[in-house]
Amino acid sequence: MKALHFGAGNIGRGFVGVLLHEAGYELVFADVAAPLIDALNAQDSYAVHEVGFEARDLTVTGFSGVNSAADPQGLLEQIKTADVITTAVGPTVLRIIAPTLAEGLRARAEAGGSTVAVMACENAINATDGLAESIREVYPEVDQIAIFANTAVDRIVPNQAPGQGLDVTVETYYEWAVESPAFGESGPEIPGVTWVEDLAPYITRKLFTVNTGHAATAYFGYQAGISKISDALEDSQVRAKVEAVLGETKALLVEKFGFAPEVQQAYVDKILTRFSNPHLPDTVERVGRAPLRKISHNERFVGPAAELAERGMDASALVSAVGAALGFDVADDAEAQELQTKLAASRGDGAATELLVTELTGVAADHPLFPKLLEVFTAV
Ligand SMILES: NC(=O)c1ccc[n+]([C@@H]2O[C@H](COP(=O)([O-])OP(=O)(O)OC[C@H]3O[C@@H](n4cnc5c(N)ncnc54)[C@H](O)[C@@H]3O)[C@@H](O)[C@H]2O)c1
Ligand SMILES: O=P(O)(O)OC[C@@H](O)[C@@H](O)[C@H](O)[C@H](O)CO
Repeated sequence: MKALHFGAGNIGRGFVGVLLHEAGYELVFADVAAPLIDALNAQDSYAVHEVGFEARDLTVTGFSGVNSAADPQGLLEQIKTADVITTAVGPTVLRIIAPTLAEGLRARAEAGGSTVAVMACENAINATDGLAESIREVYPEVDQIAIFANTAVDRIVPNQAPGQGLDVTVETYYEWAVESPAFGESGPEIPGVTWVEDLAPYITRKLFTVNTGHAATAYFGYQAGISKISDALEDSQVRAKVEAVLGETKALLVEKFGFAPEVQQAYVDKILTRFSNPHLPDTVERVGRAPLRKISHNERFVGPAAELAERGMDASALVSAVGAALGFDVADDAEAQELQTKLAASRGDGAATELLVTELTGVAADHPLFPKLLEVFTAV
């Protein structure tokens, strides 16, 4: 059995690759980073170091790499012959890999190949559906050869220290939930996967708790001049702001999905403990990366805040987190720089600021959340 995984980065090597390896798959990583692909083809194994409670050291073997930028033909062959295709490239990159996947899946169908499972493992609601839509734009008949299933992946994998090679440091906790109905009785056998009938409550709860809380910690921590995530939560003021944000998403999740309040609170408490793991070298810069994506519609702040506002419920802590995100000015983060340029261009111009709120958050001027967002955009 062979798994083709796009994105040999933190979560690719440190989580999805691990579970696929443990399930008995030969792994082929596709990536555009040539040094990474060279290392994957030069080495027989890499280590996954867990840090935290009941940590283990694991070894991943049986892998190779294909350079998806430099070797399109090699990649096509892998798409034709893989038993499972997964991605962890970032939600905005899915559109970029879709045409190649379309071409490979068309070639697979024409060669009489069997259907293949395609699962996007990204931090976004219905990421696989989005990928499938992009593939259908190029190859409308793709559903005859591919089964698409949405997933939610949860494991904190920080950026790795320079000089660590392919080895990855990860937290012990993990969850990979996959929506099962698309597969009927014959889904891929991956023992580490939790199969669920309806992914919506899982991915929404994960994104609006883990990722909302994480991003809030990053932006409030950055604002306080703190660089490590676990240190940010040691700061009582940052912690209070993060807890307020998670109190608001808890209220929404309880209302919308009927989670028991004490169950959601236990989930929140566990997550704050995970963020506070002092052995995890995670930074506000990684967790806050790509702020334009993070303040966009349906994402971890504006998604729950808009729904709360529509229900007449409080979203002021979430809006403050958006305000903190607007101050995220990290020099080597392209989205942070684009955000700063846009803010500078509209500063002092009320009409331009109103347009910018809608452009960046997708919230229209007549939405109940709009006035609060306008306040934080005007204040920067
Ligand atoms: N790191 C985590 O803790 C974590 C946890 C859960 C989910 N995720 C999600 O997983 C995805 C990846 O995150 P990450 O932390 O591993 O990021 P990362 O930057 O470490 O890895 C992404 C990899 O994708 C590669 N890539 C970029 N463009 C590509 C392309 N066109 N074709 C093939 N490969 C390409 C990059 O070279 C990189 O190696 C994101 O959606 C993220 O939200 C991350
Ligand atoms: O990957 P992003 O940029 O969407 O979010 C940054 C972190 O919050 C994220 O990578 C978490 O570590 C992960 O989602 C934990 O499961």
